[in-house]
Amino acid sequence: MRLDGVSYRYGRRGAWVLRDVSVDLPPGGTGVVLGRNGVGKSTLLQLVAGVLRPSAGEIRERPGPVGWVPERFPADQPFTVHGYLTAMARLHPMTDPVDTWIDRLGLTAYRRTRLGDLSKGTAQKVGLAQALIPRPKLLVLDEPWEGLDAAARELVPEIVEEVTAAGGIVLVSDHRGETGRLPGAITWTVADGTVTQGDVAQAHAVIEIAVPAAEAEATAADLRAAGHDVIAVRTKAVV
Ligand SMILES: Nc1ncnc2c1ncn2[C@@H]1O[C@H](COP(=O)(O)OP(=O)(O)OP(=O)(O)O)[C@@H](O)[C@H]1O
Repeated sequence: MRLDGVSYRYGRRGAWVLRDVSVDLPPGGTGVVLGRNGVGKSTLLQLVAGVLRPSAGEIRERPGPVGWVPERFPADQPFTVHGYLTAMARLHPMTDPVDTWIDRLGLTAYRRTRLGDLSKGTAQKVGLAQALIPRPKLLVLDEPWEGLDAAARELVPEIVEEVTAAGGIVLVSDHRGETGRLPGAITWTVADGTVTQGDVAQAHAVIEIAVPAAEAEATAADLRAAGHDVIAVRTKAVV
């Protein structure tokens, strides 16, 4: 899949959010979109997913079906979890059984719950399920770790691996530095309207350290300032 000179602005007179972006991802590739808040990561993901159309330029060889998980799943819809996912599945010719993903994402207890009554994290899981049921060949995840519980967070790298192993492409945005969990990912760094493509990220090692609880935040800040990815800060000792 290739973005060829893609530019985007909201509205005809809006400021350009992205200008002349040319990047690509091979079949089976994973891309991680990095950048500060508000630089245009979500806009880039929506262009790739086909939710937005470029103001200029083109996206070529976009595989399908596309699974799109927005930053916030819009839960204000009059369906139960099972009813919504079943309706979504009907829109696609080839799908996994709805219950496969309901079970895998830990949604079984919420099958009959209305979307509007779900917590944010549980609604995010429904967002993931609707994107995965059509067996996407392009999976676009906007901040997928946000709001998910520990068990579901562990599932994200597994799902990415499954989609790419089947030759699909995955694009993920990440402002929390969880990238280390996606070995082999290509980086797209967004800044000042441009996107810089990085090489395949080096293999990462994970070092677990224990510090006095009162120093946890300061230590994490120091590590980030030194350019490291802080994956998690746990205040309950599990050592
Ligand atoms: N629907 C919209 N209409 C007008 N401007 C928008 C719209 N959505 C986003 N923008 C603007 O486009 C720019 C990029 O926003 P975008 O949401 O893509 O950034 P982001 O990097 O994903 O930010 P965050 O990390 O906070 O989600 C921002 O200046 C934002 O205000």
